[in-house]
Amino acid sequence: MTSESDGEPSPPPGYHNGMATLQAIKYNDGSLEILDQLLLPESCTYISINNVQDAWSAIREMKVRGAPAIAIVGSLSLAVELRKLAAPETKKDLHSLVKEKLDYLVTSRPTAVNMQLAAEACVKLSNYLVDKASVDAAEAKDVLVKHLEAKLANDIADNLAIGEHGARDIAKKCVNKDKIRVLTHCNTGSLATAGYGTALGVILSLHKANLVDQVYCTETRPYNHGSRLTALELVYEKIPATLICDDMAAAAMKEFNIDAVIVGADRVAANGDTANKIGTYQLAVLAKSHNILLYVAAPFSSIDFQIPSGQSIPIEERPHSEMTHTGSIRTAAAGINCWNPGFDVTPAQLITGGIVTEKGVFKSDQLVPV
Ligand SMILES: CSC[C@@H](O)[C@@H](O)C(=O)COP(=O)(O)O
Repeated sequence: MTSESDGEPSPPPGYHNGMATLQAIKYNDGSLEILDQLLLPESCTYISINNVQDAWSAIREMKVRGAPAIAIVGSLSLAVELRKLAAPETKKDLHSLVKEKLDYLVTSRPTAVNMQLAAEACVKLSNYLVDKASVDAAEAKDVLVKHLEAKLANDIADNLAIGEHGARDIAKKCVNKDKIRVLTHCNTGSLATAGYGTALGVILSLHKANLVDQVYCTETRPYNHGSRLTALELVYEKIPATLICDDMAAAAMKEFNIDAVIVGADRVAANGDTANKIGTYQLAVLAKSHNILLYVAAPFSSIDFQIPSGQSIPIEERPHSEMTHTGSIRTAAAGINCWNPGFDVTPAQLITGGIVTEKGVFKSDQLVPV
């Protein structure tokens, strides 16, 4: 197996500016910047997010994407606005404003549940503050800002725990192997989160334990999250990895003795059915028929206990131009109809390895709200 240049792959300029990992979100005292992921891997460009409207647009256009990153950027954009807000007259005014902004952010993309759950938690806190007589409006604002800002550090801590739990479980189940071969889909690394990643975090933890033989990373058509983003992260982290097109997955499973497929999640239903990037379901079917373990790695904040099964998960339909064009160049025949769902649902029974969260690895029938 050779790298593109047959030599040591070198990351594009700008990537090693003292960053521990590729950093999707930069936040400091009310100033928020995101790495524009539409420009990767060619250019490493940060853009400012000055308010909720900026965040909504950046999320909708997929300048920032990945279920956890969407919720963090949405939450932080509200923190940015609240910090700039003059002291609110009343807590009720503050509550109405916060609720209105969060309701709006939830409409940015429908499938990932993390923004919705983050909004519900913040509204609940705001309600509690309205009722608490000893807290005035200015103090309530500060409490909400701190709550929203905590998302960044909490997500990294959760991801480190997900990485540990997942790597341990996989190593245990592959105990007769010196090194492990895994396949992953879409992008679930530091670019999709506050840092470290979920499914890619598990792979990173395996790599740090010197347990990775090879990672097979799918291109993830139509938007190429695998070849543009995951491949970049794998090269950056110096993890031995090979890019495959989506239609090579079955052949790769047969050819390369893959031990586990590890993917992320945009929403896990109460019964364990999991919505993730389109193509995950077909990988799950293939993994089952090749007797390969399938793991879903996601924070608890991706589990939606309010819906019983995957049937109720809303699936986003993306613009057809994502399929018909590569950049500005049309690659599909003009006039053809398109179907471009961004996600599909993998039935719980196909998740044979388990659902890896910061609280441990669960079988689908073991998921309970905590
Ligand atoms: C840790 S990210 C998990 C999922 O959000 C990821 O696998 C995925 O499907 C991303 O979809 P995207 O359309 O890029 O937001």
